[in-house]
Amino acid sequence: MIVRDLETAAGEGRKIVDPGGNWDSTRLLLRDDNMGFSFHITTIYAGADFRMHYQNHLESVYCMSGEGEVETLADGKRYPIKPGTIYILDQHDEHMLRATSEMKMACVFNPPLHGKEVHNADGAYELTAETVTA
Ligand SMILES: CC(=O)NCC[C@H](N)C(=O)O
Repeated sequence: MIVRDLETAAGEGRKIVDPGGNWDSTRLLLRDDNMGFSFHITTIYAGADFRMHYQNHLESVYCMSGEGEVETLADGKRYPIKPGTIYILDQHDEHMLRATSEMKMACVFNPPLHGKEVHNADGAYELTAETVTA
């Protein structure tokens, strides 16, 4: 069994800060744990408004606190986010994420991240990214 806690993990280099200034994410479970998915606790900063497009990953995002919205760009639909909302990017959906207040999210990625990924110009994570320095 593996047991970790958020504060210790963040202090051990698992916390990645978005160079774009929209979020940080502590990656509690990663590819080298061999679970087939990764699990992250992500903070979306208040006022964030940014595009993502995970062409190489599936992601589910559960809101624990804060409020905002997610918009799917293919159809312009906007979905409010509040504590208890989950959005599931089952179509590799290109989307905008907006935070009206700071949001704490629990995120699962398949395939799992290596740990150091940050978004490329397309809003995706590269499959082969090992180390990206901020
Ligand atoms: C909700 C979302 O995708 N935020 C970007 C960060 C991501 N959750 C991550 O942990 O890398």
